[in-house]
Amino acid sequence: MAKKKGKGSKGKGSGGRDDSAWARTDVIERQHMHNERLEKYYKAQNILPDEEWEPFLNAMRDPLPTTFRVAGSRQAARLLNDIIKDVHVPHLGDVVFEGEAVSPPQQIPWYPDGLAWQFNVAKKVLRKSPEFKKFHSFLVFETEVGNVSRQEAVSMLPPLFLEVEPHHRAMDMCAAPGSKTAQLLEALHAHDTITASSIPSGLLIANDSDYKRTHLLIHQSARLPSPALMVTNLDASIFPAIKIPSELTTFSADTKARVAAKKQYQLLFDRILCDVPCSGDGTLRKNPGIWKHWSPMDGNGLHSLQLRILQRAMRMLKKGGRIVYSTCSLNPVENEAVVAAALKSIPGFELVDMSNHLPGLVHRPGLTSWKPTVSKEINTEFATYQDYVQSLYDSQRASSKMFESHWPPSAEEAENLGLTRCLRIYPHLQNTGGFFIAILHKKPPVRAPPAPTKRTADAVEGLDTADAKKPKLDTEADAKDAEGQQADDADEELPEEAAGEPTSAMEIDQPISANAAPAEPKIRFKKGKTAEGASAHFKENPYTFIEPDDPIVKACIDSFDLSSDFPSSNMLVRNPAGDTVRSLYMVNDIVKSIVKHNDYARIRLMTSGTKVFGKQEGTEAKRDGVESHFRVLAEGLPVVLPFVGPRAVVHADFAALRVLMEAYYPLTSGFADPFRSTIEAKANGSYVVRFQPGKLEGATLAHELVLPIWKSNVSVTLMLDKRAKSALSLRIFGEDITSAARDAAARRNQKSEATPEVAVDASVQEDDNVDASDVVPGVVDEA
Ligand SMILES: C[S@@+](CC[C@H](N)C(=O)[O-])C[C@H]1O[C@@H](n2cnc3c(N)ncnc32)[C@H](O)[C@@H]1O
Repeated sequence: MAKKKGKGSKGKGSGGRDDSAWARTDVIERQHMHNERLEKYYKAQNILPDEEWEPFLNAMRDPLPTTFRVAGSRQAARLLNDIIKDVHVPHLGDVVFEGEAVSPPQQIPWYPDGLAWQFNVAKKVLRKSPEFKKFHSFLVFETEVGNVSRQEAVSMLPPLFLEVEPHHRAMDMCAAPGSKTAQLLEALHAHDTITASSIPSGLLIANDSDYKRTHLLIHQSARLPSPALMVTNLDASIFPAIKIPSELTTFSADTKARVAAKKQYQLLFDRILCDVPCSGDGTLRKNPGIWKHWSPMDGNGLHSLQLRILQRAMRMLKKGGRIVYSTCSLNPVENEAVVAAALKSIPGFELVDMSNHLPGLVHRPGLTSWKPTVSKEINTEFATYQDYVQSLYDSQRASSKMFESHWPPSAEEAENLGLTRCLRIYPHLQNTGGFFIAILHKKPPVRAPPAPTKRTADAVEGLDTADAKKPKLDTEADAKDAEGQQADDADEELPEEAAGEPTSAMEIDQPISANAAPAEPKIRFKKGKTAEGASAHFKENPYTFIEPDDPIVKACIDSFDLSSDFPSSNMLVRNPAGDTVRSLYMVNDIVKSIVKHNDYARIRLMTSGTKVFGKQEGTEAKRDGVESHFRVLAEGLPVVLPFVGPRAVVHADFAALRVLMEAYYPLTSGFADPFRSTIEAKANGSYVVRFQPGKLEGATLAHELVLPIWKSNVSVTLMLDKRAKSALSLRIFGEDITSAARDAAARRNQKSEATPEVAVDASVQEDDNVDASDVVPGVVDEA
């Protein structure tokens, strides 16, 4: 059997830097890329026609091409993509490495706007070819600052099928390390401009049960700061009901008047991504170690958890909402079997046919039949679960880890469920990893004839109370009774007498009555562990809202000349009582409401919103004697920029930017006018500089750039970290002109053994613990 997944463990298809047995412990030779069981098992599943079997296996043995995506807000991503297309790619067209022509990067045909790229070259080519060196550095730094996401092509797919919009309440149930979370955030921020972030009305909760991996997630999502983001650390299969007050529900005015007043509702989601832990055999090309260790029992063992996660997502989805269920496994037991069991256990859902959603994507339909193996030796002789159970001794039955849901439904059921609407991606089809996607839709409420009796608040409450008491079908054992439960589940729909109302309460967030528990999943804790214990062990600091008239908020409003529409009541701090406030976070209304109405330890809230102001520490601030020691942070600037008033803004030209990039603390006297006289006339402190587009010594600033600075007595500092400065320099000047790069070069020169080729990698590793084998080192690996 597969290793048991305890708290803090991760699925094998968890992506990221993985120290489990699946980790790339070595790079195995092609002739050793065989696994009899794997071949026998997948042959038995009939996943492909005979003539495709060899091409499929061969593709599984080939190294995976390097792929990346240009990330960030749409406008900014398109501009950066143009630099790749128009500046870099033309130089990579004629590269010859060790006597062979190397293909330049190519756009992935199905990715919208051509924002995803693929290299069909080995890693060493990218690292060692001098022609690629400049492009390599460009990618390294853009990856560092989050403008480029190194991500496996197939891993980019689920968010494209989820189609998140800025007003959606979305959830990423198994989110770490966060490459898909980043895509979801980008979709939520579709209205951002190059310089300013929007404040979406929607929400993204990114969750992962692995505490350590939630930090990767936080790091990854910090690159697209969002007041709409929350990161939680919970087992997705028992994700608790989140309470929100009535004013945040979106039902008709009529319903609100009668039902909603002063009640709390369970937040339901418009979009949920279930990118569940899986056996990960679709990543064989990236993780060739899997050839040695693959066992079908891993998929068998993960099936129940996968099913429970999907079922929990279904319970938290709004009517009309959408779930994308995905794995990087080819195993039907982890894919179609999970989807079929979930659809059978919870009525009101259907599989959506999105087979033509991404023109250019080659895929195959989902399977309608498969043969589970009951042992790792690939024993697929039992056509049904009943056959299997009958083969067991009584004493074996209770301990069996195989369930009815491992087996396929009847042909008729498979047809009714529409299993062929699932999408299977095989490595040989488009030179990718293997992947599985299913898109589930929760049907909108059925409109019944107008109600003869008037619906009352109590009627709705009673409905929900009943629902809260209902047994949930969240375990594989319960799934066995799925059909029998369908009638009960149906009362999640509007009651007859209430139907006929336009878009009413039950298709939105579910009311939580005062004396009924919210619709929590049944939580089975390990022996000796309790719910209270689980949250008691949560050691993160709480978030506290800071009053709009708090002196710190008032000082920030004054320093940055913030407009009256600045959401000053949406500012949070996360300091234990009495501690000095170091950072101010900003959240949108829905996040604020969730933080206010839910115990942070119960929802194991790791982070929320975006850090916008930070205390300027050290002698710098003290010596300068400024009134407010808070500065606007680079990561939060796009969020506060729309509110920043003219007093806090300085205009500068392209030449001033060059000076600020070249020196750590350039003297104010070294700048040309008018920037020099403007900045010299300013009090010491934090300002926002708007650099106008222009040309300078062959470099072009194509669009306005807005950056934070700190003005001291005689100097000015660009408040960007050195990685961000280097990325900016490479993007704009085509070379790294920063003081940090010059210092690093000087250090390298002192170390005679250091070669220019490895220097770029070495500098990346210095800060971020990047795997030296990465072609495009990033802070986190892709999923
Ligand atoms: C396939 S990975 C997710 C990759 C991620 N969606 C991305 O694109 O970066 C599966 C994740 O599920 C997490 N996980 C495993 N069991 C879980 C559970 N019961 N609840 C929530 N997350 C879980 C693992 O820690 C792992 O990070």
